[in-house]
Amino acid sequence: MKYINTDRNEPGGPDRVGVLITNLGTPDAPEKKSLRRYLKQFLSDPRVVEIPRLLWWFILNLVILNIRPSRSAAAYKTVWTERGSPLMFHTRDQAEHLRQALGERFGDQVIVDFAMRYGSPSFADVIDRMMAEGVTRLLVLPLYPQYSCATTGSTFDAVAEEFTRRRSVPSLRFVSRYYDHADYIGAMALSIRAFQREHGTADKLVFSYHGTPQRYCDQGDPYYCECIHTSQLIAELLDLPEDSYMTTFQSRFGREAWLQPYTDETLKSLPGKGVKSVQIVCPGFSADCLETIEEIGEENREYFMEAGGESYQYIPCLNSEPEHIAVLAQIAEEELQGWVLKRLE
Ligand SMILES: C=CC1=C(C)c2cc3[nH]c(cc4nc(cc5[nH]c(cc1n2)c(C)c5CCC(=O)O)C(CCC(=O)O)=C4C)c(C)c3C=C
Ligand SMILES: [Fe+2]
Ligand SMILES: [Fe+2]
Repeated sequence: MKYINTDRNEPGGPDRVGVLITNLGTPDAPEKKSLRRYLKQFLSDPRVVEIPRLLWWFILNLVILNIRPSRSAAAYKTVWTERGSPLMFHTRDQAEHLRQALGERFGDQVIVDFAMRYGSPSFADVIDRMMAEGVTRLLVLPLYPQYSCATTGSTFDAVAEEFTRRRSVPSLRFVSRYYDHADYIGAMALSIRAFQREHGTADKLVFSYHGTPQRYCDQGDPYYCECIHTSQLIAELLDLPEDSYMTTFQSRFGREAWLQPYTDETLKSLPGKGVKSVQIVCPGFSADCLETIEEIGEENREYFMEAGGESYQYIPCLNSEPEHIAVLAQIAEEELQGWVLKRLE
């Protein structure tokens, strides 16, 4: 059979709305073998590494997959918990809390699940399950506030690909971005303010976002502009003077130029310019993960302190904080307009 049939399409059967939250994905274990499998799938995605396929095949298989898996496994070991990878358990918690929040608003018309773009739970398995539960209308909410071709674009490709091989295609809605949603900006500002109430302020507040190659931006990816705009919106709400905050880009990979200024170089240079204390926050990450806990929480702390810094504080991501779940529930409710009926109070 050319097309697979996973939906429950008997007459009078359930007719549900599915809300699928997604994130990047993470290795199954902090071990070389799992890292190799994860990195191979992730870095083979042409949306992530946009260079000629044949050339990249050789670089990836002959160089990167022989070096990076053990290095990355060591880094993942430092953040691994009893509940597994932080990105995994935070995303699972977000799905659980969102299920509860949307259940209160819409009852069992709406089902909520989560899937990972790379690794597991895979889009194929979760979409199978949702279709089998009677989903005829599907809202996909990638947990990337800012759109990038490498993340949101790739998520769209993977969802679309799932339905190219299915007989029944649901009505589909897809959230491309929410960086300027008032509730997201409000939750970020509130989280920074709550942190500062407890710990005081610093000479500089640094907004650090995951980088991408500068080339993607030159070719039209809106990601850079959306990151700059996010920082401005949060700063406006917090009433921050222009010289009290800055935006930087982290997690550079490979030799070509990535979005600048780089987080690590900035933190190495700030103490020499008289900035002795920093607070750093990562609004592009909806959950704490390797890139925030290890790279921002540990590695960059060392750079700053070794360069003469005196105080370095990392402000955690929104994770499954109630304010974040309220943001996601609000976005979902807005996107579900016309698909669901709100329960009477
Ligand atoms: C090679 C190119 C990469 C691009 C482009 C890229 C863009 C990008 N990534 C995120 C979010 C995350 N990335 C994470 C890890 C990670 N990213 C890359 C490479 C690129 N990312 C690698 C190789 C890795 C794996 C770790 C390592 O080996 O260094 C994560 C964390 C995952 C986890 O398990 O904790 C996130 C989240 C965004 C938002 C983005 C572009 C906007
Ligand atoms: Fe990344
Ligand atoms: Fe990193």
